[in-house]
Amino acid sequence: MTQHDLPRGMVRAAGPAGPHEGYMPGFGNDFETEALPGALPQGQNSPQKCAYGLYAEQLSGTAFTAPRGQNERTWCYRIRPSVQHTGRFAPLGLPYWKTASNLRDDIVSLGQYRWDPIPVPDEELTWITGMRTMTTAGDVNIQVGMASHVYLVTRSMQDEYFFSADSELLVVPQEGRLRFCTELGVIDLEPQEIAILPRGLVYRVEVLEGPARGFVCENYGQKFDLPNRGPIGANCLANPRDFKCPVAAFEDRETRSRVVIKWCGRFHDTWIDHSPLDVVAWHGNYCPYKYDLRSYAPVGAILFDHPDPSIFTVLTAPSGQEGTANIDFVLFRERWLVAEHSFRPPWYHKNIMSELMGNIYGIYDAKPQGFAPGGISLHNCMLPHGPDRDAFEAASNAALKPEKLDHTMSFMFETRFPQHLTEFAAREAPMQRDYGEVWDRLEKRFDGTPGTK
Ligand SMILES: O=C(O)Cc1cc(O)ccc1O
Ligand SMILES: [Fe+2]
Repeated sequence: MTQHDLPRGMVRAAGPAGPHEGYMPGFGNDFETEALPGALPQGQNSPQKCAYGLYAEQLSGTAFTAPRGQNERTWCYRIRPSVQHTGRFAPLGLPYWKTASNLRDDIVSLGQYRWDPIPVPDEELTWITGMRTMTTAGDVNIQVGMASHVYLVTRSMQDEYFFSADSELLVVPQEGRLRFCTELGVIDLEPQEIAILPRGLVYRVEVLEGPARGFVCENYGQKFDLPNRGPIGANCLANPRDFKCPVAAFEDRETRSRVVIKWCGRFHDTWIDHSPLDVVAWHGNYCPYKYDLRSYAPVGAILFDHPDPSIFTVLTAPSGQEGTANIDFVLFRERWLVAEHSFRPPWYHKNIMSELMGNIYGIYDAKPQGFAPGGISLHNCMLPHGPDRDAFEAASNAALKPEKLDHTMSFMFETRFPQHLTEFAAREAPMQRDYGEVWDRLEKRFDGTPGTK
């Protein structure tokens, strides 16, 4: 992404060259960046008068008194303060973007569910109108839980901006390329990468290559963080330096613009006469970022047995109860399988956590059929699941040589809260009505005599 490729009129800070062009490396760092020389005050946050006539404004992502190490805020130096980026709010209906709690008596969220990829309709859909909620969990009003969505985007937002006061968004593209022009800089995103858009951050989404489809996890709770690695030590899994935060970029544009806000599950819009993406310089640790899933270094079984999938956690959003996440974002990417005398795919199980999976590309080993790229499955709290019959047969009889599990990338949004289907997921999305039958053909193998069958 060079200055030349940026939206017209946007000015961007000089950033690091090479692989980090346009981005600064590191997870949770205290960054500083300025798109005009001298725009960032040194030695203090609130000078009596800021350079270039800018306004100083703090964006607090955690309570002022959150413990150090969790405390996140960013100081912005902007052309206008945010109070001028919102006018009068008017309610706005967005029937497909749902928020917890969204309990419906007439939609029974019971059963193991799977959906074919949701086709991108032949109509103009933006990041806002193309969001389709599949499940909701918890309750936005007490800032716990999450929602899972599929986005179907065919058109760029023009003079239109969005922010969510409810949530941070984890974006997992599956098809197409998107550009997020945010208050704090520009992020370009393609399949096999993810982005995090923090709560309260204003942005516009452009289609670089469409149509674009992907998954979103909307986190109502505490922010995503890197998991503790425990005995794994200081390296592997997702390494901090592979996260990238954009350098400052701003536009000084006086055009009639619409700002859409999501607040406690309701949408509102407001009209202003300029672009709100007017932050010329900023410093702090509350910022959007992206991460290339191909840089994830999985650690796994090197002698026998299949470990719990938590070993593949990329990011975790704590719930307040140690080890029991509001959301774990878990990645199943290519890797070597070397376990001896073991059933290598995932085992059969029931889980107190609720598991929503999506396929980014390739084949998932526990479900060689029917879980296509773009597809989704939901194995809810305590609902049993595991390999389908063909996967079980193949893995039970395979010669256990080292084998590369190749051409595969799926993920899981795992939450401690039960996930409830939306009406869209139950009635409009291409649900596989016969999904439960994938386990029907598993034979009874027990005949009362010892020995493996
Ligand atoms: O396919 C699943 O259900 C996800 C999953 C993967 C795994 O390796 C172990 C347990 C598990 O829930
Ligand atoms: Fe599972």
